[in-house]
Amino acid sequence: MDLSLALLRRGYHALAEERGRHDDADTFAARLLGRHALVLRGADGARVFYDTERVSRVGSVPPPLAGLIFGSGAMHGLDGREHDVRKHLFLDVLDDEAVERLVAVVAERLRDRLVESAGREVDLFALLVEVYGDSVLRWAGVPSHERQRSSLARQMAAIVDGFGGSPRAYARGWAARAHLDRWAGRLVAAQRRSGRTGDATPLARIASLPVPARTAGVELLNLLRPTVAVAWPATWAVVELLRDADLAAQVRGSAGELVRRRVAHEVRRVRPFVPALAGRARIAFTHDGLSVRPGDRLVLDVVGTDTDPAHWSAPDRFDPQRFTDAEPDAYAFVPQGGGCPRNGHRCPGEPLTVRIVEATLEEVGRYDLVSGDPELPDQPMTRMPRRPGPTGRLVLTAR
Ligand code: HEM
Repeated sequence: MDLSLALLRRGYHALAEERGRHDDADTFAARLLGRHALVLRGADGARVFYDTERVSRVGSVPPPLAGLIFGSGAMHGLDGREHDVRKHLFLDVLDDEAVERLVAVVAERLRDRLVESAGREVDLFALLVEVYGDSVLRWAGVPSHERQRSSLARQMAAIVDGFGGSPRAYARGWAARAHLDRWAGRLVAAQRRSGRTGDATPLARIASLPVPARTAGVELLNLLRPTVAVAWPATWAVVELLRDADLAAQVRGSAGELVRRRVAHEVRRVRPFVPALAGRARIAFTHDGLSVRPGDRLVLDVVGTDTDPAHWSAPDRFDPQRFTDAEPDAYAFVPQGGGCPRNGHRCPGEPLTVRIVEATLEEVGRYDLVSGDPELPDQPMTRMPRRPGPTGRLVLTAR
């Protein structure tokens, strides 16, 4: 079966099942979108995948998916200098100081919303979508009012929710994409017309990219939308507190800082978001005894790498302690891509993601948590991106 179909039908399990048919080999040959493909797992596979001499991203993700999730013409599908100009701007816009400013906005907004919600049932995921959306829009300097920010945040979440093969979610995602692309393109055009060239907001800096307004709008959304997407790992992280009272106690207060970081890593490892990443061979080469020709597809098995038994002991167990002595390895841990963000496609928003999850655990950790329906099941492994069940009706009580 073509891997695209397997992924749509079997979700996060798809590549493990295909690998099972190849004696659990780290590398195996398959077909993706009608072409020969190599599926790569583990740190060695990730090193190949992130070798820009051998692997290109141009045309690696088909437009029906790339257009929805990244937007048309986004940096995700670019190589070389064109990619690097945009990527370096993103890394500058998301430098440590800017990340801390945004995290402070998130923490303050979240604190207010949790105070308002205490004692009542809340849908934590929906609340986080609104809080992160509101915060990132204000931080980015996007002129807007509060109700508009809530609506924009929900539309950004709809785009993210649409990538995984649920036909209804996919249609909702495209409706949101069409609307948000127009909105962001107009915003960039207005920013350019304003002539405020000294303006240093993230909006102004992205508007200054030497690309058409619509493309700059797409990249602006690539800053805003994935910040809203942090609601997925953050909700999973809170579920771990709900399911483990000892862990809930450990993440509290200043003493919990290191534990919060470890939970932020572990939750991204075992609660996958992206199942796989795709590239195309630039040149002919051989890896693990299997060959590719130029144009063939390369698939990095993200789930398989993050749970590769060669690197992780008891890989399926949620165990934040595994990060006690070291930060994750750049190639063995790839929930947001691997290698070096400056020279490749690794996610530039990874430090921000970690900090937002940490801040969320700190704020939510001020409360005792009870699920209004502890039996609410997690979404199945075929549903991408997958969400947990019991936070749908969460009651928070001040401690
Ligand atoms: C739920 C949290 C997030 C997840 C799971 C995630 C995951 C990823 C993955 C898997 C990639 C592709 C890596 C590759 O192609 O090699 C990526 C790229 C990217 N991410 Fe994230 N990300 C998240 C949050 C963020 C945030 C918060 C931002 C920005 C504020 C961001 C901006 C980007 C951009 C611009 C790229 C394209 C990088 C490039 O092509 O060079 N992401 N992300």
